[in-house]
Amino acid sequence: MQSPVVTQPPLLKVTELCWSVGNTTILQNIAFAIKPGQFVGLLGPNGAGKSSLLRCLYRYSRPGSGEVTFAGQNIWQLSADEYAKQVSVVLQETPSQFNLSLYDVVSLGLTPHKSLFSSTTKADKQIILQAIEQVGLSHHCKQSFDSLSGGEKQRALIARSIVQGPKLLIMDEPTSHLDIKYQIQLMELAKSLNVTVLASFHDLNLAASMCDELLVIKQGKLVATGTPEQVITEKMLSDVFGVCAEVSAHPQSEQLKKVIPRITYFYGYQGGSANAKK
Ligand SMILES: Nc1ncnc2c1ncn2[C@@H]1O[C@H](COP(=O)(O)OP(=O)(O)OP(=O)(O)O)[C@@H](O)[C@H]1O
Repeated sequence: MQSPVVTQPPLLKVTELCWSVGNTTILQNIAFAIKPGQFVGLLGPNGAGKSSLLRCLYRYSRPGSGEVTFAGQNIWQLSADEYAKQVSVVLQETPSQFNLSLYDVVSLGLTPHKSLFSSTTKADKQIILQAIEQVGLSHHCKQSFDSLSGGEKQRALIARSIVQGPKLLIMDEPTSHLDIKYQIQLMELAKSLNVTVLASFHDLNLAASMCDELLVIKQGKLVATGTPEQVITEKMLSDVFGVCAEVSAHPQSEQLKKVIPRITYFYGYQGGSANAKK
């Protein structure tokens, strides 16, 4: 007997989301769903609306219309603490942490789980130190957060997310200030956490190699969704990003048993026509 196909309910579902500032529409009818365990990349040119969309998902901005549900519940019906226990956010710009040490910043991940006057237990300390070790920053524990390098700061924020123990990790261009080694390391670290991840990227090759699914937005509209192989095409790169490029298979595709698109950009072509190089 054939077993029935069980479709996994989405962890995050966005339905017909619109968001405007005054009379200007920034996001238009955005709809997608993310299943538990997926690593999803959000792509789009400058000003396309990536940060605006992510802000609607981590409850910083309230959509003008449409709905965002997390595990079936409208996110605006959950308390801020309830949502923070389940969804963690890492942003590209880190506001000053007013001389808090790295340890203190990572310990803030416990805040949604604690009542106002409860103190940090031995078990909590263990969790914090373990997370700091996991991101390779044990020897910086007492250093002030503000004095860490950009890459160390981003890793510290991932440690804070580990402590928070979210089901969903939202990252808005977390690698934008990092050198290539740290970019790869940070994304591999996020992947190793086994939580659902939604991250915006500017490096399309990095997104293609890390993500299970990609979402592409252009001028506030979702214009492509699917696996990297489905989404990263010469036509999409030309239509959405205005660049001329060739897409081939990454040499590790065979070894990793999945097609990882690899983009080679061509220079000196205005308008990004996919045929310009031919
Ligand atoms: N609070 C706001 N007030 C006015 N305009 C805004 C506001 N927030 C976003 N915008 C506009 O919305 C558009 C999308 O911005 P957003 O920051 O979401 O884009 P993005 O895709 O993240 O861009 P980038 O890749 O450059 O970071 C931009 O034109 C921006 O100027």
